[in-house]
Amino acid sequence: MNYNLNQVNGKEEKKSTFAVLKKLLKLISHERKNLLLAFIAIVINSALLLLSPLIIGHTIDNYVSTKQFNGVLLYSGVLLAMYLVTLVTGYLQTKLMGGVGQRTLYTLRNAIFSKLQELPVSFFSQNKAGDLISRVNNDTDKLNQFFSQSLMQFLSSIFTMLGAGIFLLVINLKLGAATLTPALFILIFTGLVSAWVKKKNVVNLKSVGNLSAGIQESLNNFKVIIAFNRRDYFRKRFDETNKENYKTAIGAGIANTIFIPVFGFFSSVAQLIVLVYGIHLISIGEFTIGLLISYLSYAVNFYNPLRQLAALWSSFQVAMAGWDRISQILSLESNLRVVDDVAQETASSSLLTFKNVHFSYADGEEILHNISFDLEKGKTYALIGPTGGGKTTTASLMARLYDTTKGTVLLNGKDIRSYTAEERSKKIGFILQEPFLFTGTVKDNILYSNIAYKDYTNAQLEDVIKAAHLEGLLALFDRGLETEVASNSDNISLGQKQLIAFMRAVLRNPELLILDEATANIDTITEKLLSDILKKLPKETTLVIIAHRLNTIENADEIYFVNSGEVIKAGTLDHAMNMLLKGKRSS
Ligand SMILES: Nc1ncnc2c1ncn2[C@@H]1O[C@H](COP(=O)(O)OP(=O)(O)OP(=O)(O)O)[C@@H](O)[C@H]1O
Repeated sequence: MNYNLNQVNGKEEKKSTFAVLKKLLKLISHERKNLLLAFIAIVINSALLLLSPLIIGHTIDNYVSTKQFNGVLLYSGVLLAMYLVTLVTGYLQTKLMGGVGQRTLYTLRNAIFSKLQELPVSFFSQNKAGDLISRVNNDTDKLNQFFSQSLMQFLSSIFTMLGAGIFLLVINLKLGAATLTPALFILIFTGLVSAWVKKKNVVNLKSVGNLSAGIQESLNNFKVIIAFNRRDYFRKRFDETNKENYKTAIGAGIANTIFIPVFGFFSSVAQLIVLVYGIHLISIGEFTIGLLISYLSYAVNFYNPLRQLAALWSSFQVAMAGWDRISQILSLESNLRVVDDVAQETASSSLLTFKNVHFSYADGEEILHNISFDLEKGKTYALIGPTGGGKTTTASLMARLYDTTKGTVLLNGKDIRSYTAEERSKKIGFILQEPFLFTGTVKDNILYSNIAYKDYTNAQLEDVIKAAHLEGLLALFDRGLETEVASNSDNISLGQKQLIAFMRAVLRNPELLILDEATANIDTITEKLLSDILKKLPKETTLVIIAHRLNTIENADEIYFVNSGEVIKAGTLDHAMNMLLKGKRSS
């Protein structure tokens, strides 16, 4: 399955603005109460704003022209009270929607993060971490900005506009129609350029993702960069990505602001129409000065929100572009779905079986061709072979990090795909070539995902560690269980990381324990310690050891030689050594 988000993007079908808006609103549908309150605040706000020109016109025609200043004072007081109410409703609107925006941001980030946790290994090998981080951090924030700042302004502008439009038409149909005509041009213009604006924003967000991926790559590899003195190379690469981002940001900036002058121009034209046509109507006695002043206010009340809508429309386009990138992740399904298998777990001596397995990575050549073998319970197997021969790939299929392209892997006689991830991880322990530790203590790390000992005190846990014969390894850490480790730091060595990963896997007491070069960075004395621990594992535990150093596999019951897409029995250790030295295949 193709998990490359940048390729998926190219093939994505076009969605209408309305469909996207509907989806966006669905996201905040659980905020109904707050949305309703904010909506009421908007309606009150807009209604008061719309009433005020009418009151001003009425005051001018009935009290100013007849010099009845009591009336002027009274209506001024009414207007002041109305303005104070709009102050409160405006504040409420901002407060409520700010909360909605932040909660949406929180929910979305959680949803994406959980989705990322569900996705298979192939997703991560096909996408850059920096780009994913940018989607979780940056793109979700674009949506937050839209919800917290723009959505209610958007609605409020539309209400005010609609109300003002109705007043314009009701007061004088002909003048109203003339005033609203420029709005038609604005509508046509917006319809024409919206898709282009969104595209510019998508390209920009993508380049922000690339920038973030570039930074992440250089930070992760800073030692290699310094050791090889390749700062210039990374600086150049960063400069190119940064330049690209700069160009796309300028493009998006132009696209996002293009509405503003166009909207401004048409709203000025509308005001001109009101003035010229209104004065003409006054001159023929069909209109009053008070009405013209109210009319101008309504025209302003119609076109000002429209001008705001121009800015809000860009914010909406940016949010839609962000949403596109977010929903790409949310709509992905793990290809490691649990399938039905009616077969029962069998009590046979086989723990794991490869049945005519073929495998290739996404868009790659076939790495394993028609592989069949059987791993028996309680036996130790070694996988040897030249670099790039396919050992890690074979082990990854045993732990279902990937699914086969063809053929089946059976665990206890049942399709390995029919076990849930939880069941599978209980049965299989995998110590990877590059163990990953979380920031915390040794204890946190060895208890990772091991609920059985979750609430154990240090003393209880030390007893469990002793029972598993791991106390010798724990003693290698200065502060024992409380030794601090950091995921990305050098406060412990690679060998020590492997030891922690080893303890983590052994304590889970798996039926199948896979060690992929798990002792490559460990001194010979500690390696002997590990080998003694492995000998004391429960006798039903099946061990698969991948190692380049042949002394680590001398106790294996069976040695498999993995090369050129084949997995074949290598016979004795001497024979295996010969095969490895000659790099040739044997039967
Ligand atoms: N994630 C991946 N995507 C695409 N190809 C991959 C991936 N991982 C490994 N390969 C390719 O699969 C082949 C087998 O790699 P694998 O890691 O299984 O070999 P190995 O025998 O474990 O090597 P080593 O001894 O160096 O660990 C190699 O040609 C490698 O380039």
